[in-house]
Amino acid sequence: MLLRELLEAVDIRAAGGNHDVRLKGITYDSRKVRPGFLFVSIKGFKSDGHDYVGQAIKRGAVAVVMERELELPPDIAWAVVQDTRHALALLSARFFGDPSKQLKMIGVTGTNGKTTTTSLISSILSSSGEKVGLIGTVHNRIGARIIPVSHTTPESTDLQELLGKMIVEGVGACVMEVSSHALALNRVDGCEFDMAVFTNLTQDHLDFHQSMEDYLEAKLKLFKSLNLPGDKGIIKCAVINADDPAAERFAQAAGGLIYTFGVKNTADVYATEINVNARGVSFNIGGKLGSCQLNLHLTGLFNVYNALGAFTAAAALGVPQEIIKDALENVQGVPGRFEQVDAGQDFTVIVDYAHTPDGLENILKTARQLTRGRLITVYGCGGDRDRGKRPMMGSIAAKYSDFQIITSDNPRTENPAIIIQGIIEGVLPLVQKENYLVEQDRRKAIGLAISMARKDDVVIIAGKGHEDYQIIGTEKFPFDDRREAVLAIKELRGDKMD
Ligand SMILES: CC(=O)N[C@H]1[C@@H](OP(=O)(O)OP(=O)(O)OC[C@H]2O[C@@H](n3ccc(=O)[nH]c3=O)[C@H](O)[C@@H]2O)O[C@H](CO)[C@@H](O)[C@@H]1O[C@H](C)C(=O)N[C@@H](C)C(=O)N[C@H](CCC(=O)O)C(=O)O
Ligand SMILES: Nc1ncnc2c1ncn2[C@@H]1O[C@H](COP(=O)(O)OP(=O)(O)OP(=O)(O)O)[C@@H](O)[C@H]1O
Ligand SMILES: N[C@H](CCC[C@H](N)C(=O)O)C(=O)O
Ligand SMILES: [Mg+2]
Repeated sequence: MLLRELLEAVDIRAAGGNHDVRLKGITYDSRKVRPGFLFVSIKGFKSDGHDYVGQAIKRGAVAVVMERELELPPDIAWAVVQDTRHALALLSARFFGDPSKQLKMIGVTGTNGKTTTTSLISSILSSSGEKVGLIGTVHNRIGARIIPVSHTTPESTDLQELLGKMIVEGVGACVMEVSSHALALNRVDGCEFDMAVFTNLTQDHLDFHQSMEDYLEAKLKLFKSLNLPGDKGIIKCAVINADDPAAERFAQAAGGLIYTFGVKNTADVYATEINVNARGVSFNIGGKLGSCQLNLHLTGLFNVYNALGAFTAAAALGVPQEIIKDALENVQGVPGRFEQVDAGQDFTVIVDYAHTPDGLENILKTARQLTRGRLITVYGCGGDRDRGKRPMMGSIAAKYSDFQIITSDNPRTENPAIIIQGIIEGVLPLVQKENYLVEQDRRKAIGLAISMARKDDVVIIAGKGHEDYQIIGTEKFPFDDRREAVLAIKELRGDKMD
């Protein structure tokens, strides 16, 4: 594609050089530049892409888009735009052929439940005969082909390239998690969404967003985008959790049709007769979009919400009810979400990704309902992330657990002892010292919990779910809670046999 054609996608403030140059690619990272590429320089939080323009040119960039005019060699074409993150998204969409305009695009946002809800919607749409693309925290998927990920929502260029591949591989619908970071940092600006799903809004990411209002505003962007005209012939639709206090804000922001779902407040789609058990949860769905009885293999009231969101989305897209029911009932689990670890032990071990106060409260409440013995919780909090979550998670763990082992999550560049101190501030007012212990080493912490557990106890290992690494400093070390739990159980059995 010629630079001239590509630049039609954005408003240009100043420009120079030969715009008839043919582009071979586009990137925001000088290290990924190859000969013939356009480099878009972004002023980031850690560094400034404008400082890497020289390196990009050395690696073969033929054109540069920037926010401030830099002096460049005469053979380099250039353009200045107001906001390079926004421009990057629009340029990337155009470069990869505006793939979101050819796909049924379903975006799911909210603090918790995005991975679970997208996974459920994807299963339903696959069962209805559609080839589905999935984008999210655990992995991206094109049909059955799994692609590893580094972010929940990819940077705009990577996202548009991936959507382009989906088109080539015959995907009809793409279900994606849309994180608040992605919305705030313009990663999805080049996407045309047909449906937006809101799961819930509770405290997280206040290291990044200035306030809860700012966090909410980021999420509203997805719903506001439904007001833009579309040319796919699909009626745009918003699916909103009516039980969340922010529901009305989402409804006000949204364009197109609106369907609400819920358990407590009046909603278009609702659940009754909810029965949570160790193997799952059964309930009836009723309301505007049909009714059915469901036996879900995922447990907890929170998964009733995830299933209601998925049911509403799929029914609004016109998927027949019997297909939705079968598909939801066939889902055996989502990796790292309330995942049971079974190595033949006589107590229950559950690995879960709860890393927010609300997530932790939901799983501990559920586990409490199902525990005949003691509830032992192993958890920590991520470093370089919202510090306000730490004491909140501490008090929640204290409220529901019989015993807590406070450990490291991904400490990143923070001192693990300081993170743990933050958690303990919430624990101390609620429990005696003999009811918790601190073990910074997560492997040892898991081992301790396993060695402590007796018949009928439940051990919850929270925070890292599907993650197969631990980030200490800036390095990633292989680490998987599920594997560690199995090893600890086996080691203990070996000890007993000796
Ligand atoms: C806060 C945040 O999201 N930051 C993202 C942002 O980084 P940044 O703008 O600070 O980038 P930077 O490192 O300052 O660099 C600025 C620019 O210079 C470029 N550069 C830099 C070095 C170099 O040698 N050459 C070069 O060209 C970089 O490519 C970049 O374009 O843009 C980068 C490029 O896309 C992202 O990798 C980075 O994600 C960081 C690593 C991150 O951890 N993000 C997390 C918090 C995140 O996005 N999480 C959400 C999920 C959250 C949830 O829902 O739980 C997600 O969607 O994954
Ligand atoms: N609907 C829900 N409401 C509250 N908590 C939930 C809900 N669904 C899941 N959880 C809890 O939150 C954790 C994360 O769930 P999930 O991965 O589906 O959410 P997510 O929004 O994708 O999270 P992330 O933003 O980190 O990717 C689960 O492991 C569970 O503890
Ligand atoms: N996407 C979330 C994941 C958190 C997972 C948890 N294990 C942690 O490291 O805090 C984040 O980056 O905040
Ligand atoms: Mg997720």
